[in-house]
Amino acid sequence: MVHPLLRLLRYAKNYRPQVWLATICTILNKIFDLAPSYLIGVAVDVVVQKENSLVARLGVTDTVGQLAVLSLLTLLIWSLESLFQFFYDRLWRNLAQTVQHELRLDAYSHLQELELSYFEDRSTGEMLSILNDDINQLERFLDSGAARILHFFTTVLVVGGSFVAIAPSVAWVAMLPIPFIIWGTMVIQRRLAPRYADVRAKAGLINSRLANNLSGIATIKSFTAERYERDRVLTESEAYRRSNGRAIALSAAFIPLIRMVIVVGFVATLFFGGVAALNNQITVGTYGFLVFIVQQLLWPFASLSEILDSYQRAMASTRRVMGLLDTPIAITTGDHPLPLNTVRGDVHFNDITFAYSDRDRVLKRLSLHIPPKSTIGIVGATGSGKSTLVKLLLRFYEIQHGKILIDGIDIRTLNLADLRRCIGWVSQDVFLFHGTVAENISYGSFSTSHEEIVHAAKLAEADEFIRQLPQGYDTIVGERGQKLSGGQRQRLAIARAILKDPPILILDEATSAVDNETEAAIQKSLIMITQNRTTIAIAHRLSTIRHSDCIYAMDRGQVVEQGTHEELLALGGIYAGLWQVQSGDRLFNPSVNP
Ligand SMILES: Nc1ncnc2c1ncn2[C@@H]1O[C@H](COP(=O)(O)OP(=O)(O)OP(=O)(O)O)[C@@H](O)[C@H]1O
Repeated sequence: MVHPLLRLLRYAKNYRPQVWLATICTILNKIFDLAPSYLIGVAVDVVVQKENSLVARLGVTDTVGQLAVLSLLTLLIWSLESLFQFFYDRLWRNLAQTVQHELRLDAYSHLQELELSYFEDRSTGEMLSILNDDINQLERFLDSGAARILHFFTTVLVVGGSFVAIAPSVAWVAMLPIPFIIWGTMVIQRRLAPRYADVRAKAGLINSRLANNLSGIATIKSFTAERYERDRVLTESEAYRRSNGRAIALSAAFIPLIRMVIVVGFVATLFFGGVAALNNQITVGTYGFLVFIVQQLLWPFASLSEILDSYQRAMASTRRVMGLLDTPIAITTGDHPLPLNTVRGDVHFNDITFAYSDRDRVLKRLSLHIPPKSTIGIVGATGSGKSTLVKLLLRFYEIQHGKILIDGIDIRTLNLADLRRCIGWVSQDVFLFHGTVAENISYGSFSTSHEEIVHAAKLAEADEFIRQLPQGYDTIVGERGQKLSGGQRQRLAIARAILKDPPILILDEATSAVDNETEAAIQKSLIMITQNRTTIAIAHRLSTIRHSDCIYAMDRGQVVEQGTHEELLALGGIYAGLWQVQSGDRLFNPSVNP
């Protein structure tokens, strides 16, 4: 198993020169950041040692001249520090953007390829949290985390190294607290990790509650359940607050505790360094420098916990994103092409059996043959498996037994995109995208002209109502099309399928929400539309499928009757019973015109 950090770095593999450049700039920035402390030591040395100072030994004997050299050097170093800060900051932040961009795109592309049951087993909130929260977490870490880690090691190596080089006798006291700080950090980290995990879990719960409530706002209002929902949000928000409180209690105590350990190192350096200076083992300048710099050595350890914290959280996020990327694609494409213009539209369900995962069988050894360009109707009790049947044709799920053939070819061997391209599916629950009416009609047929869109809308009996909308075809339909009525949404979906012009058309309760008059008008158009293609129409309202070439009545996953309208009436079975009930309706509702 490859470490998540390494997998993450693969996303930056095309940017290796930038990574190296950013690393070098970060290290140089830290070195220049530390340098002024050394210059202070050298300045004290100039004032105390005068002509015998370190700078004097380099050739500048005049003390004022020495100070001038030091001042110029400080200016230069300060400028270089700022310059490298600009470089590394820009480089790391751009790299963070690149990595998050590519990772998000990969994760989303992979997610789109996964089978429908993957989405049914998970909440939208859960998947969004991977695509958004986790990838943002990584972005934050890469933004500043890499630089912080490099700064930490540069400081420890440079300052620790110079301590040992300049005053080996005092170095050990300055470094005394380091093992304790590392040990303390590890202990606190271990205790903090589960508290942070709990915070994230609580945040997830409140997120899914809020998302759920926002989409169900009309139901909340109709049941006047506002107070009830407010209390539920309050409970979950309170749990989130308490969980965060537990994490804060520990993490807030950490820095003061580390400070106390650091002060031991500082005091020890002050004392033992002073003694060494008094005994002339080190110079006054060195002593001043050591006291000054000991904090620079020890302070980064205080932020070690923060660095580790953000590193661990970033790795947890990486694991989640990689987990998504590693999810195998269950429904893979076949390699048999199916060019759109060659499809005859012969559909054959051959002895198929299907069950949703962990459920009883929905379809049982069902066989059904639809000749090219014919129109069939499917009726049956709710839950009898009608929608499931057409979803199997689209290969949304894999059948457990039998075969589905299009023009004699097993759909499992067909190129998946070709297969879906040749089927127009008007589903039971229409989904419209946030956008204009025209955009929704041309969805999937992206390069169609406005005239073609209008023509499709006319055939779907949608043109008239669209023209009455405030901005006509440019009216925004709202999220999921919520600014339109159910019947209007259905007509846009029919127009969308007409525009796609597929050899096989599936109408699953496509006109269930429109009134009888509109339905009759759509039926007239449909006679024309379905002429040159294979059509599968599922309906509860029998008038919709009455004129089909063949009607199939389904019951508990099996076809129990088949024939034309007249044949089925003569049979006197389920269909005839349903027809009787619905035409009986006519006696009470004269507007029904089957
Ligand atoms: N995604 C799913 N996961 C698990 N079970 C499902 C799923 N979709 C449908 N089912 C179950 O499969 C059975 C058949 O559902 P299907 O939607 O095919 O029925 P239908 O005949 O189209 O019904 P309706 O007339 O109400 O639309 C039902 O018992 C339903 O509960």
